[in-house]
Amino acid sequence: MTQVVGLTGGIASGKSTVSRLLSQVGFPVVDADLIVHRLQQPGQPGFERLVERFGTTILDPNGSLDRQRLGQLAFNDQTARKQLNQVMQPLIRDTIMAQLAQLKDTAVPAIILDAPLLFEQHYDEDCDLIVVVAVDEATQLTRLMERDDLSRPAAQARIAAQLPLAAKLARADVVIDNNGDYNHLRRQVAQLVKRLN
Ligand SMILES: CC(C)(COP(=O)(O)OP(=O)(O)OC[C@H]1O[C@@H](n2cnc3c(N)ncnc32)[C@H](O)[C@@H]1O)[C@@H](O)C(=O)NCCC(=O)NCCS
Ligand SMILES: Nc1ncnc2c1ncn2[C@@H]1O[C@H](COP(=O)(O)OP(=O)(O)OP(=O)(O)O)[C@@H](O)[C@H]1O
Repeated sequence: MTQVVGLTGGIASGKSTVSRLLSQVGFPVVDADLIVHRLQQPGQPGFERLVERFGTTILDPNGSLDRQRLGQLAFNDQTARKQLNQVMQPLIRDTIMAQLAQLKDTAVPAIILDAPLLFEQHYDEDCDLIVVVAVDEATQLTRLMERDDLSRPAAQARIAAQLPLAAKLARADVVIDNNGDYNHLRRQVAQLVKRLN
């Protein structure tokens, strides 16, 4: 039977890095962030519904979604974030479920579901194994500020918009510690691969 492996963790914890390593050894990945980005392209349903809800101020001069602007709104105002989730989550859920169903028809031992809001949006209920990538808050903050070129308060606001790491760890079957270097991470992913095969 194909296992669905939920992969989650805080923002900039290293989920994409882990899912890339798993994809390289052949596991198919359902990537929630990628699904979101596709749904938010002009003409796609996410784009249309976001403009209906938030107006054209969330668009850039080319008429594309201004992700930075929407991010500023959503990560600094709980009501705006709720509205964003209300608009996007049903579309994200449908796409995730369709991709999982399609992949379950293939003979792979495991599918990776890489979803930052795995617990918040209850995708864990559809998973057979939960993997949480963990980093200390100081490391998370540094990596997030560097990767997304964010100020400290902006990065802190993004971290605060998610379930605390302790709550995620309490519900994990496997914890990957990503406080070390890439080799440390790769060794742990290799252990996980052994378990999944
Ligand atoms: C707010 C948006 C426009 C910011 O875009 P941006 O390109 O800056 O970030 P990106 O989409 O790459 O997301 C980066 C990370 O932010 C965090 N994040 C994204 N959305 C949310 C949210 N609604 N609540 C908490 N954290 C979130 C995640 O850790 C994610 O990996 C975008 O993230 C968005 O539309 N989010 C809503 C969709 C959603 O719920 N995504 C999670 C799927 S499980
Ligand atoms: N072990 C590591 N050592 C140093 N940098 C790392 C390590 N693991 C990940 N990074 C870096 O930290 C940043 C965050 O990693 P990544 O993008 O994989 O996180 P994520 O959990 O997928 O983030 P998001 O929630 O935003 O999707 C990236 O710039 C990545 O290159």
